[in-house]
Amino acid sequence: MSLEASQLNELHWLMEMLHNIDVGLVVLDREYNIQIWNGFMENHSGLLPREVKDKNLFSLFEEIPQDWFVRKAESVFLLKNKAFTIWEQRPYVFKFQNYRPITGTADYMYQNTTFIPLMAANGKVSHLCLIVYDVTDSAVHKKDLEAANQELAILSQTDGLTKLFNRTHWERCLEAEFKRWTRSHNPSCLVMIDIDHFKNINDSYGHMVGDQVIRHLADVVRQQVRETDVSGRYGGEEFSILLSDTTLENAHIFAERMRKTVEASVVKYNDIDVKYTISIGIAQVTPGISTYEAWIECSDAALYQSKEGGRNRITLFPKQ
Ligand SMILES: Nc1nc2c(ncn2[C@@H]2O[C@H](COP(=O)(O)OP(=O)(O)OP(=O)(O)O)[C@@H](O)[C@H]2O)c(=O)[nH]1
Repeated sequence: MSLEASQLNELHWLMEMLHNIDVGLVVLDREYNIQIWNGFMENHSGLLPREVKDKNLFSLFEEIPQDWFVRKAESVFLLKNKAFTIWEQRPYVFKFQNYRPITGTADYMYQNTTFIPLMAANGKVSHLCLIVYDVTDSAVHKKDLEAANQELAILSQTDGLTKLFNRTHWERCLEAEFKRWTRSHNPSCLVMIDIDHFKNINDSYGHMVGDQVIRHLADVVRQQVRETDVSGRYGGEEFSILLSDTTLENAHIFAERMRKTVEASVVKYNDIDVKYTISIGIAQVTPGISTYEAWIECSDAALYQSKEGGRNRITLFPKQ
């Protein structure tokens, strides 16, 4: 075999390999007309190389935002530098269906694309090569991981029984609110709620019924609070609500509505009907309170007075 023939062979093999490689290869001329279109592009677009040859990229693929693409490509032509676009910035350049069985959750193929300047013999960049990588697997896994992390973050802040904030997260919110208050001094109130004689409910009807009562109170709290209020399950049958930008007088109105709602409710569990009441302590933060823990102590003390005073009542701090 002559040298020329073997070189031709190598060239032929190279072309064959490029045609069959598992990444997309596209060559565009200065007018964005397609010159080369390999097997990957053919398989995913359903268009043969001869069908796209000399056709304008933007008329064939209307989903490609022309302004964006041209801006990127022109800098490659002019500066003779490579450019990239990754799926996090733009999920894909070519809107190809995703056929992968493992990552079947994605409708379209996620792509990373590299723009490479192709220099002619005269040193001018007259053509541009696009290399399109299918990154659907890693994109879907990354998105799944992010969603799982987000779910975990929510779970770590939430009480399982009531779906209100758990104590740790609620206290973190309270600490932030206390810091905010030290700057703004807007009125802010802390409401502590405890179910009366809850032990009796557990002892008389069992823990399942007790849990149902706790869930009921959580629902009442959810119905009554505003979006900006922060409610949590502070302990077993103790709930805490932070009412920011709320005066003691308004917090009292809010708590009284809640107390009455509970008093009028019947919790049903199978054929058991349970009535219950709640005691409430409310503390408005004042300059005498130097830490958020001290604020909790004030509302706890007010709650204790409601218990001592006969239950099913509200005590305010400072006294009115
Ligand atoms: N069912 C159920 N019971 C709980 C849960 N957490 C705490 N408890 C119970 O709540 C009861 C609280 O009782 P106490 O602190 O003695 O208070 P109480 O009976 O509510 O009486 P007062 O608060 O003084 O009105 C205890 O029996 C705990 O076992 C829970 O998640 N589910």
